Amino acid sequence: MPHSALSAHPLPSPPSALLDGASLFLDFDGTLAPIADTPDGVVVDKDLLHLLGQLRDRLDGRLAIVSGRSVATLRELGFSAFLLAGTHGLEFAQPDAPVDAPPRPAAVDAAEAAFHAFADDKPGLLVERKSISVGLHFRGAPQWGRQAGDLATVLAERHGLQLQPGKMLFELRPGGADKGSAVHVLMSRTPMQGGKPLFIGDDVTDEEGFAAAVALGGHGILVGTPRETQAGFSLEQVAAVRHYLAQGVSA
Ligand SMILES: O=P(O)(O)OC[C@H]1O[C@H](O[C@H]2O[C@H](CO)[C@@H](O)[C@H](O)[C@H]2O)[C@H](O)[C@@H](O)[C@@H]1O
Repeated sequence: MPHSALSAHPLPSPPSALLDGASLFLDFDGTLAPIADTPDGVVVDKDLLHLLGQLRDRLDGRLAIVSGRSVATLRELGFSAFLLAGTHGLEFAQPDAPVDAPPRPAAVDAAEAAFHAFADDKPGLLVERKSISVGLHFRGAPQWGRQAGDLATVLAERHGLQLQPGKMLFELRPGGADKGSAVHVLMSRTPMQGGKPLFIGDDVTDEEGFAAAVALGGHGILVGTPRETQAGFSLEQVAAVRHYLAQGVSA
């Protein structure tokens, strides 16, 4: 069975047996929902929530959403009843419980102001204000991508923030955590403790999650086209993820 080798080659499909006894970590954008033109363009349908609820119950609660989105946004999207790790591992929340998160640093507000100064006269660019971070999206104006990256790099250095690249996106956030540390934290607590970690994600920010799952004896599943990855398995797209997860419910 493939393990932790860094691979850029096509990977095998994951056997449904990986879901048996798993502690399941699920990325959101690009994994559970297809990428949309804007952050607000993503809708979570009832079928997805139903599927995840069934799977969580079957796994005795061992299912967590681990996203770059804030916990507040994940809840607005409909995930209030789930264990959540938001902002790339900086925030945690048990279902319907208060959020455990660091305060929003003034440096993020300064970076946000600089993003606006750059973006506001450039149609298609979008500044996403998040609970403790800020994103500059260039999906609607890819011609500005390089300059957006240069600006984000300068601001990260100037304000002591972590630059988090994403899909047509540069985010600035406090450092000190990532999706890998989130996996380690959650695996040391109920309800995730005791299962075999399985991390499913599509983005570069999910690589730390794959690596942590593998380090703890589990597996990673990359969603999308092959790239250099810590994952040992892949699924083609969101629909394939849902089909795979449904096998875990009906098994
Ligand atoms: O860790 P994730 O759950 O994958 O979240 C990563 C970022 O996802 C969102 O941005 C991405 O999805 C948008 C909607 O499909 C898309 O328009 C954008 O181009 C993508 O980068 C979200 O807006 C960010 O806050 C998340 O950090």
